[in-house]
Amino acid sequence: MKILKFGGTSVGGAQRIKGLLDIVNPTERQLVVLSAVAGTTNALVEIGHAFLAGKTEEALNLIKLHKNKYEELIKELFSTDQGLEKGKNLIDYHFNYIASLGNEMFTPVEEKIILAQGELLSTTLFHFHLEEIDVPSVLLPALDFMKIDEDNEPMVPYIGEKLSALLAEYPDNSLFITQGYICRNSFGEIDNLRRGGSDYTASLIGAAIQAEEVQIWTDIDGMHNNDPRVVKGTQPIANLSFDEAAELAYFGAKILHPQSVFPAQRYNVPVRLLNTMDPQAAGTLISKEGGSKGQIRAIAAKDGITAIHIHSSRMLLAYGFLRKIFEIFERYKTPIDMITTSEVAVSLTVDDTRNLEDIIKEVEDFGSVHVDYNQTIVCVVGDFSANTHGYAAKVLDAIKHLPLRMISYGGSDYNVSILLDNSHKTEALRSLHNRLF
Ligand SMILES: Nc1ncnc2c1ncn2[C@@H]1O[C@H](COP(=O)(O)OP(=O)(O)O)[C@@H](O)[C@H]1O
Ligand SMILES: N[C@@H](CC(=O)OP(=O)(O)O)C(=O)O
Repeated sequence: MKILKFGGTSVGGAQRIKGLLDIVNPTERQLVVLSAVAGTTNALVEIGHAFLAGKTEEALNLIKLHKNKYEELIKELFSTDQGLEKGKNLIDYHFNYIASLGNEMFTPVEEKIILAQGELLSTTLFHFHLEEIDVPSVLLPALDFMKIDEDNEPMVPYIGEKLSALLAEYPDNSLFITQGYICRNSFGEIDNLRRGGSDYTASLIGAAIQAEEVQIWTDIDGMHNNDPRVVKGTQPIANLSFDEAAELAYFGAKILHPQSVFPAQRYNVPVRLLNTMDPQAAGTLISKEGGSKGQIRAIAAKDGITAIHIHSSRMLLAYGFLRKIFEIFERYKTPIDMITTSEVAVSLTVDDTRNLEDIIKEVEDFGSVHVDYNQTIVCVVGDFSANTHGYAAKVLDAIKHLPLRMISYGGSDYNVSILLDNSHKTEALRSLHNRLF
């Protein structure tokens, strides 16, 4: 079975939803994972924030505004009165439900229920469209099989068991549809896999049922060798290894959710990045064999980074110092991205700042602490193994005119990471591109 994931832009309007059938083959056993219609999740985030802040009037206005967009969409999507009626009832149901959640009992639990409505809407609209044109399909509720544990880690074997049992109920069907992004947590509540999480859903499903291939259909012809939103003349990369793709996704290549490579890699399921607007384009194939020796492959950047510098003479010739520091971050469930050390100081970076104040208070027991906000990690991915030489020098030479905050080399064979102030990001990406490609 193949897993085909379509992102928000690929279901961004009635014509796009109808156009999915140019790519999806209803006679081949396929599971289609859909994101919410482009712009919907952002709108739901805004509605949730307004409710949380007690701004009910503002939330209800946003709901009305967004419902209007869906009313326009269904007029174009359905051609029969019956289809239109079903579409109308569907959007009435979801938007009334969203509005009904906004009362004084509104908590982050209700907020997550609101966030889930986008994918529930897009998948049901596609299913109704297929029904209208007599193409058989089965809508599988992701909330019946996608589950995360108390550490927010996906429960892959559970997902595999549940989903396989559901699929087995329909031996004669070939086309299945489910929601990306949404899941249940360990309390059984509706939750999600964080923003952009539909890619992660597709890869988790691919891993859980040992799919033949996972296809991520988006609005660009594969992983480019630099961020096309910042740098002109970027090129798609035909093949990547799982490790290379994971570094790029983690360090900011927005085309892929940061965690989405790991399950596919673990269960060795190839992932293809393809373009809905140009289905014939080769795209990028991410696989075990996809790496390339002796080359620099791509550049990516991750914004919103905070650097914490800890200076302590207690570190000098001491053992166990780093463990004590790491334990603080572990207690606050805050992952560390980059780390550099000297004999008396350690610098590390985080992107999750929810517990930063508490973390800093505890770290201050070990030495003096300095924090730099609004930093960016620029990551160059390629063959940086010990038997290549000159690449790291080339990277540093390209950005020698910029002030660098941290450099990380040697942690993996595939990556050199540089931390700099966000104001230098564009120049760093362009300059590296000119020098390296
Ligand atoms: N290295 C890169 N290669 C390709 N696309 C990238 C890269 N870095 C950022 N992007 C951006 O990612 C976008 C696709 O991701 P996303 O918007 O999440 O798609 P979708 O809505 O289909 O999930 C592209 O339009 C492109 O601008
Ligand atoms: N709709 C969710 C999940 C998602 O993956 O969207 P997209 O595939 O459009 O990036 C979001 O906006 O975060």
